[in-house]
Amino acid sequence: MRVILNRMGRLAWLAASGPGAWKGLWLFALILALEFVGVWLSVQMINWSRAFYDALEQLDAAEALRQIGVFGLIVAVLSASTLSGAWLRKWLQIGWRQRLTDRALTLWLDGGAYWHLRPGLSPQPVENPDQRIAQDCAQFISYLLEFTLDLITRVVSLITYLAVLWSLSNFPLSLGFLGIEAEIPRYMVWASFLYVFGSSLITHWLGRPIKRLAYDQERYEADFRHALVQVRDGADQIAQAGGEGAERRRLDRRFDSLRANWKRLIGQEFILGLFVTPYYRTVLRIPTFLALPAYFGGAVTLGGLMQLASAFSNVTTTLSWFIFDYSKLARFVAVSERLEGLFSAASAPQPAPDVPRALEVVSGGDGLLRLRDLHLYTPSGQALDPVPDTTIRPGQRVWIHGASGRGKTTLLSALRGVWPYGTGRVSLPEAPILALPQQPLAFAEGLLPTLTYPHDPASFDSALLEGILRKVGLERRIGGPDGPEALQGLSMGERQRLALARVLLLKPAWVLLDEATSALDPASEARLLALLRNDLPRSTILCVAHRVPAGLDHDSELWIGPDDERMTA
Ligand SMILES: Nc1ncnc2c1ncn2[C@@H]1O[C@H](COP(=O)(O)OP(=O)(O)OP(=O)(O)O)[C@@H](O)[C@H]1O
Repeated sequence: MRVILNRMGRLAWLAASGPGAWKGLWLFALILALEFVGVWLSVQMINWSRAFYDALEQLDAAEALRQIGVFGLIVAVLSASTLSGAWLRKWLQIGWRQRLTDRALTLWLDGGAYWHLRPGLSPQPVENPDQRIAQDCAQFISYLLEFTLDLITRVVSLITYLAVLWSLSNFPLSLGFLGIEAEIPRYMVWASFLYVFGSSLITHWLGRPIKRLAYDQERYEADFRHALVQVRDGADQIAQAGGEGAERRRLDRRFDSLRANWKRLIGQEFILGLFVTPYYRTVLRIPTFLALPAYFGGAVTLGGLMQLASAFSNVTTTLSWFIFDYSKLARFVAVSERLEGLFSAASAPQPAPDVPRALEVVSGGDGLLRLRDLHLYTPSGQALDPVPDTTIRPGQRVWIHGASGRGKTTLLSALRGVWPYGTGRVSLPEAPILALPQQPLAFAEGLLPTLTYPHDPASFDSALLEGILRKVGLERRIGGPDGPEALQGLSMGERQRLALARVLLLKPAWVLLDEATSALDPASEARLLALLRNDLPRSTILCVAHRVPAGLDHDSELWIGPDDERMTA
């Protein structure tokens, strides 16, 4: 229990603290005040019950009419405070959600967690981070507001209603009829506590499995959605391979898991409902039955009985909050657990145990790139081929080659400072580096945003951008409306042209190309690499390629792999 509360507290702090936090807290206080107005009006309603029913009992039509007017007034003020409270709550909800999402995104992107916490790379990958950031942040804030406001209001209401019930139930229950000579003073108050305490225990016992099932349900939903996104992204490969049947089986399997868990969840909620639903129905009637001895004994009038019933049912429904909202509480706990999982994994990504992590990557110094005693490992601890000690000077053009799977891409990741597994030392120059990975960027917002990524296209002269697109042979794509659809249908070679255009535009001092021309015909490859060499004469280019990169005119080579393999390559 303490763990759960600590976790919720930490997340709530993330959402509510920070610059301008006082605005949110003021809003929270205002909403709370409106809730208290609601409680006060409910007490007025209890008093109104007595006045109205007494007027009816005494056949006092004028007073009854006046009480109808009072009723209208109470309802009007109650509606106004409820409505404005709900409206302000939604304002606060989006404000706190924005802060929490902002913190999650900062950790996820700036901290590099999106890279480190991928399945296969980390022993504790975060599944479905997209769902956690988009959906769980929203749900957490919604539940947080609902439950904290409810809890505070209910504690205050409970004290208020208890005071009313205490003052009204000033008659004892005589147990004489059971053969015991004893009286229980103010038995209505004790009865309400006993009644709710017993019921809460039963609720918790019946509803305990819901939390785990709710957690799993979120996961299965996200897995299903993710598989659908993969179908959209891999449309070409699926269509070429005639993979519709396989995709359908995969989607069906995921949906089956989702449905099986859903069945377990609703089964458990049904079992809980077997108790909670009749409880909900009886909780409002029981007080009338319990107060009947006092009514028949002449201790209270009919108006008093109704007032008492009203106070008792207010006390019990307030106390029963836990019972009525058990299912939702279980979901709140599950959402907090998922979100905390994301935050703790992203703030301290756990590396694979037993895999060397003594890679020293330093930048600065004399502008040279030096690799010393470099041994890289896969995340499962397999040693890759050692990287020969090398020094690369600014302006050099290096061809990096070796058989497939030897570790060329991993070496480039280590040079970017993101590969954690290995030993040895990498000294990097303090200069802008641009790396083009094997898969060209394809998810930016359009043609120009991809060309200028990660910069804003508006910060470049449009004639310059057009000129570069022409240079790399993408003139046919110029002129149409830009947007994600402008990237549709680009062939792999065209995507690689677009990526090389980015290098021409940004002119970094160091360029890392990972098979960045593999989809181009030899003539285009030679032309584009020559363009790169001419337009960026002082840039250092490290080019991973299986065949001699035509047009690069490299001045040195780096072979990754055993020497005997090189002889036969
Ligand atoms: N995230 C990972 N999880 C497990 N193994 C990995 C991971 N990343 C790389 N490896 C393994 O490390 C080895 C080197 O991979 P890398 O991509 O660096 O090879 P490469 O030389 O670039 O190959 P290619 O020429 O085919 O692109 C491979 O055996 C690969 O399977």
